[in-house]
Amino acid sequence: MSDEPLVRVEELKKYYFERDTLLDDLLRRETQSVKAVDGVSFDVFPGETLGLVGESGCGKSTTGETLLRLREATDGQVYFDGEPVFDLAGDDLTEFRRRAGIVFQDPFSSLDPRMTVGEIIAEPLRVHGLPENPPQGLSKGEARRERAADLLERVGLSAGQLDRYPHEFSGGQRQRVGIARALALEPEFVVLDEPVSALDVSVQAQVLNLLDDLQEEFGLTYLFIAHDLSVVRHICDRVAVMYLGNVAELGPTDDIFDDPQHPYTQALLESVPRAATEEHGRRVEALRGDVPSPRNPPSGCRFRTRCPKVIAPEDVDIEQEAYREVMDLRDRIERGELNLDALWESAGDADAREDRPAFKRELREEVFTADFSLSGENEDVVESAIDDLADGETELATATLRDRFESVCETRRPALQAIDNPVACHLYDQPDPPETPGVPGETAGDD
Ligand SMILES: Nc1ncnc2c1ncn2[C@@H]1O[C@H](COP(=O)(O)OP(=O)(O)OP(=O)(O)O)[C@@H](O)[C@H]1O
Repeated sequence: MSDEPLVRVEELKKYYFERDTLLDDLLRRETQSVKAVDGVSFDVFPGETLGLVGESGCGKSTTGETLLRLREATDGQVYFDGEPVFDLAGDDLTEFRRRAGIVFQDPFSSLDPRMTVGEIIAEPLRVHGLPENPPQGLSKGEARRERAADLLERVGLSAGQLDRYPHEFSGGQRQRVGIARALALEPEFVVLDEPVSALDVSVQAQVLNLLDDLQEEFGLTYLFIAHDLSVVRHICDRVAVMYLGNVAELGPTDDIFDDPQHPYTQALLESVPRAATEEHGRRVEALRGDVPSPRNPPSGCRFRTRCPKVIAPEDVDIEQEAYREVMDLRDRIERGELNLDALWESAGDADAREDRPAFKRELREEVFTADFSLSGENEDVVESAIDDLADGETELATATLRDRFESVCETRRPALQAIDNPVACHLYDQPDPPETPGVPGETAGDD
């Protein structure tokens, strides 16, 4: 592998700002952006395949499309062969578009049904006015048709199918057409956005083998986007694991699979059916809850609301399960999801609100599991916060809980270290965040 990356992604951000609706205007409601990609950095080296994996909605496609300049970035930069992609214009931009291509996930919607596959494959050549000098005796159009025929054969179809339409092909064949189109301009770098996810399992391996062969033959560099870890294992040299717009961990494929460091990677791998016979078909639900909304992502570490290893303050001795429940209680109060009126009602004292023991019993039953138990100072603080809630003092309750239980995982966003196998997690050494100018004690890593 060369020392210099072909593609360098630096702190890439892409926020989607949805157009405010009339109702938002009337109510003067502020609309929030969707933080689809929120500070992503990685390198792709010449000839390698870097996998980009994560659950649906974590920002993989947006990363791929933004780094190719198919979408406008909100912030950050991408360097292609050393050149800043977002600053390119004119011929330089055209040249970048020739050298960097994409294969989309869905071979059904990504091919224009009104064009023959020959026209589809030749289209990028036509747009770029290529070939500049067609071979003797051929018009540009004829030369493009010849090139399309070559490419069709190269991806395992036959030149005789040039004048057929996409609907005449199977899913796997259409994806081969999509690949031929992406190769028409002889790119060096191709983003493969879930190229086999829409295909039957029996066809997936054939298309993956084709991509592998083409990579070797043409010296291609791939960014391979997938939500399915088992696909990634065989085709990728390195893997970047994404969670809610951030990269959680990045490293050689074998290390990621054999010795995952980030609690999210560990959980993701636990959810994959095991190949070992005794565990075959087992799918462990290692990931609790849903991915939070990228409109309002959790502060600090994006994974903290589902993480089984949240870090308690050093002087607080507490079991992980109990700690999680205390954090969840505070989250619920802060999000306004704890209905105190309903609790008084179930306590049978909706009006006078004097039967505090009944209210507190109802609250504990509502928010804690049967196994929940604390002692000493931890119990005293939780009890005091519950007293605050009985008084209707929600802000005081959260302040009481925060004062004792606040975790580094929620106050500071972890960053990837500048090492070969970096992990963005406070369980591991963190790079020193740069000081924010003018704000003593505040750091750029704070949320
Ligand atoms: N055009 C858009 N406008 C607003 N939000 C969008 C738009 N495109 C994507 N999003 C949102 O951005 C987030 C990231 O989406 P993205 O498609 O990049 O994720 P992904 O990891 O590729 O998921 P999938 O595998 O489902 O495609 C999601 O919450 C998605 O709903």
